[in-house]
Amino acid sequence: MIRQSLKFRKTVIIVSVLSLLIFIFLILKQDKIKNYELERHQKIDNDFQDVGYRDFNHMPKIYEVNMENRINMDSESNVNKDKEELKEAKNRIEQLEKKIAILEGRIPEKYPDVKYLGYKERKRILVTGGAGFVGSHLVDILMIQGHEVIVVDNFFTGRKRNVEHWFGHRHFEMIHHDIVNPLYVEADEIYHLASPASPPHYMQNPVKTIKTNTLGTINMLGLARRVGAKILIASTSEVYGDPMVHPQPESYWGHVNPIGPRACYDEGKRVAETLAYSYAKQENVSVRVARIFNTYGPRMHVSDGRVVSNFVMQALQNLTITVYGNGKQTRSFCYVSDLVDGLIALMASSYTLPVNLGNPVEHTIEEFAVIIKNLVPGCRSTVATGAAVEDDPQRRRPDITLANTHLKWKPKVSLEEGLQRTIEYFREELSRTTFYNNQTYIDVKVKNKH
Ligand SMILES: O=c1ccn([C@@H]2O[C@H](COP(=O)(O)OP(=O)(O)O[C@H]3OC[C@@H](O)[C@H](O)[C@H]3O)[C@@H](O)[C@H]2O)c(=O)[nH]1
Repeated sequence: MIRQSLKFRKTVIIVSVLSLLIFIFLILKQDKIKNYELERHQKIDNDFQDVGYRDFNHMPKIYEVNMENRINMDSESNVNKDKEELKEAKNRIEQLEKKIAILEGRIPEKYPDVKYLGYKERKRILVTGGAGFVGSHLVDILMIQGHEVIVVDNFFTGRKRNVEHWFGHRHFEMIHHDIVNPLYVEADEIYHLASPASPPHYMQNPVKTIKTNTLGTINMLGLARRVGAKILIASTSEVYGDPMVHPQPESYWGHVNPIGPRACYDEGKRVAETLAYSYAKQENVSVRVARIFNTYGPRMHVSDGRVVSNFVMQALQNLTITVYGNGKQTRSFCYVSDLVDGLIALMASSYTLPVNLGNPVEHTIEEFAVIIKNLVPGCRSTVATGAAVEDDPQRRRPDITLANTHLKWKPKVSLEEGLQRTIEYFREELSRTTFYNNQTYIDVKVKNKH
């Protein structure tokens, strides 16, 4: 009996101890689950922050769920839910990315259309002075033809604005460089146009003008020799000086004052031609020489200083049209698109001697002032004559027989049509900005001792 009572007591004690152990075990387990849940949610929060979800409007719902409720949820189903919501967030991001791509595709093409040329036809073409008046029009045509174009300019007279519509195009490259220093690029063709061309500009710094046309030309001819490129030198009708032969054929040697105010340009260009044919003879460089006559058109600077921009700006503002000298001197004006066609035709031709490019329709400067005045509706300007310009050529008209024969080239744009386009351009320029500090062309002329 006593034995049985002892056995019963022992059993009760063992059961009680076991129950106590189970109770303690259950409490500990509950704590562990709580800690695990807290850690897991902390980790999810961090992950969201890592992928930049802080400001994301459609924050996955798990972020908003009350912590306490979560703790009571079954941990395995929570993990699955988290995975699903992450997946949903990824899907949303993908959808947003697709929408952005569609919106980007809707932005209109910002470049003019360019032709597609195959690898063999496409050339890499360097244009020195490519941000200038003539250079930028040439760049437009070469780009539209599908070539790769490298513009080099020191922005002395050139402007980024003239070529900014090509910025970022994969065929276009722009180098801010002064060609008086050597340049190392690869090119198949070089159009060497860099030089100030307006008399007040080239006279402003005559030493620089000579350096550009001599050292700059040597550098470009050297580059052409190194890379085996064909090079076109932009020469000028000024190589004929104040001509004794009229109209001027390429065979005429000219009549230039070597120490006069225009000599830096006239003689600079004459040396450039001499250099071209010396490199052709001695180094076998393939050269073309264009003798460019008076050219006009949009993108001339309002303060360019040449006769077209001066007269048009004066007529548009009802200012006196200033004729230098008695106005009996003559010029022949070529619209810029015709000139560019001529330059491209010359580069493509096999003719290697100098070629005149200009419009043979000749007018006195006095007549020209009246033509412009009459093309600006309601113009109240008067035409005044003034002091003559030193060494101003008295007659100029190109003989374009060679261009016609070898390039099949002649100008297409009439003076009236070209001037109307130019007047429209200057009208827009005037409306864009007040002419800086109300400075007039006469001020520019006086400042530059033209
Ligand atoms: O306001 C003006 C400006 C110019 N002129 C006259 O108009 C004529 C043309 O003068 P521009 O300055 O336009 O040009 P120029 O013919 O003297 O020189 C030009 O020649 C050919 C190109 O190669 C060059 O771009 C440039 O040197 C000159 O007789 C000049 O004296 C005016 O009567 N009034």
